[in-house]
Amino acid sequence: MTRGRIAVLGAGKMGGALIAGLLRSGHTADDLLATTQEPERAEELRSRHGVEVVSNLEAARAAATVVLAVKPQDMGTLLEEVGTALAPGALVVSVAAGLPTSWLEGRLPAGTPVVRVMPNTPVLVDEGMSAVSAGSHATSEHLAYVEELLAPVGRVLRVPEYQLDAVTALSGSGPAYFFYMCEAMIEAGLLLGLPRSVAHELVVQTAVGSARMLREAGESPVALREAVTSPAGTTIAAIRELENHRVRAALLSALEAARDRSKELAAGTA
Ligand SMILES: NC(=O)C1=CN([C@@H]2O[C@H](COP(=O)(O)OP(=O)(O)OC[C@H]3O[C@@H](n4cnc5c(N)ncnc54)[C@H](O)[C@@H]3O)[C@@H](O)[C@H]2O)C=CC1
Ligand SMILES: O=C(O)[C@@H]1CCC=N1
Repeated sequence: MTRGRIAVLGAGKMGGALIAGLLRSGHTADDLLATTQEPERAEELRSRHGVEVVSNLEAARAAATVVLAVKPQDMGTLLEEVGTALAPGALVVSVAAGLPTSWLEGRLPAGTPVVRVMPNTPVLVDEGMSAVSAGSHATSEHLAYVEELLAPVGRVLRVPEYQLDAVTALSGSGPAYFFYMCEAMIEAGLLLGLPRSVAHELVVQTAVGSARMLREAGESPVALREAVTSPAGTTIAAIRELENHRVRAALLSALEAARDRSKELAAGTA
């Protein structure tokens, strides 16, 4: 399905990653428009991607699909500015954490189709995980169109909207947890006397290999971990320390906190 121009309002880290992905998947710079409040970012979007950077109003008027990629805290101001300028029939796609489609619909002209997406930064390497939910005026064609836009940059899952706060905690924020763990493992490598470059390479390749096994081996993480854990060996000595330090419980609490923060953003208490 082709729908005309796509405008990304707030083309920062996530919006910029989506623009780069759309260009890799065959959209031309002429198909796209971007907005940002940062002059250096605007220059980067022009020079690196050849994308036209315009005002929010110009972008909203010209686009058939308007992607909202500002921070949740900036969304109210943005919608006050562009809400009434949208082209008739325009589809609105929000990637903002927390904000429900009903919240967005309440600030847009009656009947505006809205699709909410929770992507993650691995869209930059075409390994993103995006979950999508339709607002009350979005049709299955709108959802299919958004899925088609996102498919080249990773996997896409349709979920009921009530699950999106949990999705945000798991896969939206998820890359940060993996990077955090890699950071800590590299530091541990230094503690054990390895040069930083060696520790970095060992950790990165171990992360990539483990991720591929998770996807390709068709086995549960438990089975894969058990296969590494020899009786009275090194791995079990490390696992005991992880359990002593309640790392599993910390992860459960961390993801609950992320889910709760997503709900708070929705309540506008940010
Ligand atoms: N960074 C991530 O990993 C993910 C972010 N998101 C969502 O994406 C959205 C953006 O997050 P980031 O890209 O990390 O933030 P960011 O700060 O990198 O990007 C936001 C951009 O919006 C621009 N902006 C702010 N107000 C504006 C306005 N009124 N008009 C035009 N541009 C405006 C800023 O100049 C900036 O370029 C958030 O709503 C976040 O919840 C969703 C999934 C993952
Ligand atoms: O930290 C955040 O709020 C955003 C949403 C998901 C990932 N980053």
